[in-house]
Amino acid sequence: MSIDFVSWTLKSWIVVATALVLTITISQIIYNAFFHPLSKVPGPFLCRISGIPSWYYATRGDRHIWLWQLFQIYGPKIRVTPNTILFRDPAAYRDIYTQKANVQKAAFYEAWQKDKDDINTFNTRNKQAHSRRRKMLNQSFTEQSLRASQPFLIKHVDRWNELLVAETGDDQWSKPMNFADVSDTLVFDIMGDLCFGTSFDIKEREENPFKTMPHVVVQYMQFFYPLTRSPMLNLIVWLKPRGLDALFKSITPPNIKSYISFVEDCVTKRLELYQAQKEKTVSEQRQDMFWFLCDAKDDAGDPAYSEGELRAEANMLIVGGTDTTSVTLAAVMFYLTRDALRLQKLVDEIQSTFSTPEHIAHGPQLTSCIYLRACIDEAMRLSPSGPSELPREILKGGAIINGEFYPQGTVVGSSGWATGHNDEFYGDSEVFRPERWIPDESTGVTEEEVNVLRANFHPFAQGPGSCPGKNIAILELSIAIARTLHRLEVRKPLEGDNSLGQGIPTNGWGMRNKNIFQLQDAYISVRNGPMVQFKKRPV
Ligand code: HEM
Repeated sequence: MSIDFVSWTLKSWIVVATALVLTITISQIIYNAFFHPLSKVPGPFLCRISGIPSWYYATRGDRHIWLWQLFQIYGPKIRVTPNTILFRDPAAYRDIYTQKANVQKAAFYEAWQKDKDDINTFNTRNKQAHSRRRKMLNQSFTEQSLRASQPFLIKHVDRWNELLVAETGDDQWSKPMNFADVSDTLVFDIMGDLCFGTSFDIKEREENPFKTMPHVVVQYMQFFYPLTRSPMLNLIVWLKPRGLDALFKSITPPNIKSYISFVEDCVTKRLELYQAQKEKTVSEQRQDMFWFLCDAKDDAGDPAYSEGELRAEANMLIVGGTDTTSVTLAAVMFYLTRDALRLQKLVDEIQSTFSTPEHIAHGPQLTSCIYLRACIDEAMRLSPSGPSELPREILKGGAIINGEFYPQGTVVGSSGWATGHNDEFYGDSEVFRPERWIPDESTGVTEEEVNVLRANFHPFAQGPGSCPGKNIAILELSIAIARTLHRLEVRKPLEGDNSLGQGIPTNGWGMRNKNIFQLQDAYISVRNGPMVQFKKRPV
């Protein structure tokens, strides 16, 4: 009898609990769809009631294409989760990302924190705290640090050029290579040298455990990215210091663990070297980016960073500075190897500006290579290094975006891929046309037109969270492209499968164009290809 009573009670509880969950869920759905302050913003019904579609596309890696499709269907403003509104409009971009915008980085950024000690400029959300950190970080990104970085850049680019044709006779083409891998080797070696004082030497022929490092970083990003776009993000962020971080640590794959401990060792050694060289004159010390971090001061004139913070900032720099630069380099090569006339135009500019590759360096001559810069910009427009939105959360008091009010807590942003592939804005958005960035009577492009384009083009973002590494990235890309093309011819292989990286006609809507370098979204842009070959130019 008592057993019956207990089981009856249990059944009743299950029924009551199920009814309660259903009622809450249905009420939430009805509220999100019809009564939520954002309910009037257009978007698919499923996105208006739940964050699951956004998370689903993040797990697939084509979230940026999905967002582009939504803009095509719903217009310049879309609701992609109950609480997230994205815009494809220059004025909205200014309202969201500039200094005076009443926003801070969204919870997305906190989710990237490895553990409670892993606090750096990138993952700091609080507006004032981020601004303090950014002020200290900016001391590592001055004209002086740019000039100090140049010898490291040149050393690696020159060695990389040698290796591209190391096994090739003077008038022979190298064997076909996947340029996504090849460009990774260059940028990782450069950033290792700049941030940790050690070149990883992954571009060298000899076997080396760090050769897999670029892939490990991509795996790490692909593993965590769906979590950062998850409908449970707030819960995940809350659970992180309450056991979730420890759980993630325990299930971290061994190759990622060995990468983390390698980086720890490098920073320890680099710190020892910094201390050991302190008595020397500044010019005798190793002036890499780590040196500038160590040398940075806070407002009181004391060292800006503790040892733990130095580790976190150095780690951030290697992720921030590698994939971004590498995808741009690969995109430039993709578009140029499919466009012989524009490739030749660029080679002519470089060779007429510099008599030898060794003269290519930071300065007015390099800045005068406007076609080179236009090729880089056009590649970043078509294949951006961050294809989805950089989410910002509206603070107390709300914000006006494009003349409309949005309440506190709304997450807003603008997607790089959808903006760059906006035909209404560019007219021929799917065409690689560097000329669009250069005012010139012969092409009919006016200064006003270029100004309008520039106001809608933010590959390095804008405002408080914009990229501090912009100048070094542009210098690195310019030196790498210019020295390589001065020395070497490049082409798409004539035989075999040379389609790697391009769109495929049988793919989904937005991924079919074979003239567009396709990417996968993992917050960073994951890429494969293009296949290329190099040949030494006759001296
Ligand atoms: C073509 C190359 C690059 C591109 C397109 C690029 C783009 C960007 C973008 C769009 C952001 C904003 C990210 C966000 O808010 O979520 C960013 C932030 C950042 N970038 Fe870059 N970046 C490049 C290279 C570099 C390099 C070479 C470094 C360092 C040496 C670097 C360091 C950083 C850092 C530290 C941040 C975080 C800034 C903050 O939160 O205040 N980037 N970058």
